[in-house]
Amino acid sequence: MYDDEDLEEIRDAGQQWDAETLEPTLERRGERQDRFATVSNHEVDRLYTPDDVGDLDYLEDLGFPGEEPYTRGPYPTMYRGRTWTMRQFAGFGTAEETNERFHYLIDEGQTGLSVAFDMPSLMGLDSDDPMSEGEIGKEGVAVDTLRDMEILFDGIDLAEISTSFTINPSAPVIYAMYVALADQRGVSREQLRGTLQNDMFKEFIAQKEWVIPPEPSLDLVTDVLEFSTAETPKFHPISVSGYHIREAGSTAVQELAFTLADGFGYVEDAVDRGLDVDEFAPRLSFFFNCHNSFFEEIAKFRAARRIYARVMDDWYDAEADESKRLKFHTQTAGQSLTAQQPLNNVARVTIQALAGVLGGTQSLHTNSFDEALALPSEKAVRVALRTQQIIAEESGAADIVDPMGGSFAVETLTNEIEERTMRYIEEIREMGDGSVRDGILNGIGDGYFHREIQDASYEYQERVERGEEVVVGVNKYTLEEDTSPDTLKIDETTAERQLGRLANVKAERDDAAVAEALDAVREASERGENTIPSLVDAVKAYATMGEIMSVFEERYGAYSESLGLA
Ligand SMILES: C[C@H](C(=O)O)C(=O)SCCNC(=O)CCNC(=O)[C@H](O)C(C)(C)COP(=O)(O)OP(=O)(O)OC[C@H]1O[C@@H](n2cnc3c(N)ncnc32)[C@H](O)[C@@H]1OP(=O)(O)O
Repeated sequence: MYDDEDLEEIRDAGQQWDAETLEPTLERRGERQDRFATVSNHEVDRLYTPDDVGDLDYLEDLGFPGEEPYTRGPYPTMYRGRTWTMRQFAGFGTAEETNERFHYLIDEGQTGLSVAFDMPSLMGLDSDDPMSEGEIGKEGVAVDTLRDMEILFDGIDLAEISTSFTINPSAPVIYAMYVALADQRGVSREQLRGTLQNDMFKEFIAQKEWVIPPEPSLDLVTDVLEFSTAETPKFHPISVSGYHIREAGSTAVQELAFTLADGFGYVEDAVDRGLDVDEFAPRLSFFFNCHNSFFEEIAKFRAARRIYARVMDDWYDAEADESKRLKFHTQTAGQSLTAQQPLNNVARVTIQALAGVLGGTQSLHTNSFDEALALPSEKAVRVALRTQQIIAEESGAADIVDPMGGSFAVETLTNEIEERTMRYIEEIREMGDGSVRDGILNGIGDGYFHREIQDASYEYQERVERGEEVVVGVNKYTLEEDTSPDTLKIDETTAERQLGRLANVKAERDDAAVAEALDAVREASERGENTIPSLVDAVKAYATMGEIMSVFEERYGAYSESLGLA
């Protein structure tokens, strides 16, 4: 961005500043620390100047927003056109309670919905499964059959609001229920807007929720992708997620590298199935964490868009602009919340959310201050939503597109993150002999991802214990007094009510139709056909989540992790 002569002049002036201004200051008063680093332990310099970004080519590396390589944002007007979607992740108890919370959030100004499911639903189990005992409706809403979805979305216009479903091994069943619900309500499938997490690579890498082994799990992911591209073109069939990789203790670069690699793995799998990259890629979506290191996080989001545009173009021959335009959801870092002095979390969340916005997120969840203690109370979730509204409507952060663009520091960090991320992605590709998908499958099999993340996490914990990472209220500025807020209590009758509803559905439905529908799922799977049409029929017959998932488990067996130790 500067010519050689300008850079030479700046470099000379910099050396002079070093000798005449900086050195005497350092002699009089040193700095607070010998070394300054981000929360990912990436060392940062004291000062960045044009010399650090001397190689940056404005048009090639940054460009204009809404144009390749999208470093400055996916849309030309960004939040001046439309602010990001405010999408609080919510779910607890039965469908009634969660539906009530959804209406509350919409009334308070939330602009998208996001469903949190309970552990049995996430694992494809019914509430009446013995393994579900004690877990029904505890960490999210319980969904056993289409009946629960009917109640969950009562009074909500499916054509109007977009909904995100955070669910993975059993994602195809929930997706089938959503499609069935739209059919039932006469909402055209083309109008359905939303996102299914459906990211099994990330499960095997970090979150560790699975039912069947990686390869058939991947087949189901791609079944949803294929069906959704044809039938629900406004829906995002996969939310390729780095959030949980980061929560498991990865660095920012690992989060970005493993997530983007996962995305490329899905692209390769779909292309292998014969799908056209420009048909399905526009609806791929991403999901990142936003941690405490403000500038590193902004740089991470900008680097994500640039890498994605370049790789989709170079490796996968994507041609449509939308296939190269990375869009993402952000959630503030749950792992950074503290149970001690929980109101301090409001400040952390504000900083993280602001970084997400300055990084150009499309959708945002701000954590509630009480989330280190319990599911969010109504009061805490309102503060979290108000935090987004204050950023959007009071701070001015939404009024300038990519306001951090051109910052010497942020551009340097963006370059560094891009370079280090690409090194990882290339390594994964080599692990698969040129295939990112195979590299991921091999890496899952031999525990590569687990080791990489564990090492980073261990190192971080050591830094916290040595006091090199300050956690306010935990290893500095601690208090003896009890600062616990009132937290949400889950109604003790939840399990009973959910079990009652499931028993009623089972008593009322046509058992022969259910058996026939489950056979059709089995046959579609055995014939290697896309399983989603049969899943939609099965959920319409009120087959349960557990009954459907058992078909796949019987066919493929349950997976257990070896971490390469076998
Ligand atoms: C931790 C927790 C757990 O596991 O426990 C979790 O995982 S929670 C995980 C929770 N996950 C999530 O909540 C995932 C959320 N994901 C999403 O919402 C999506 O996948 C997303 C990231 C692509 C965002 O989609 P969105 O619909 O909210 O937002 P979009 O940016 O696509 O905007 C909606 C429409 O407005 C248009 N639009 C937006 N802004 C502009 C603008 N400035 N100019 C022109 N058009 C614009 C878009 O093109 C789009 O239209 P059109 O659609 O027509 O193109």
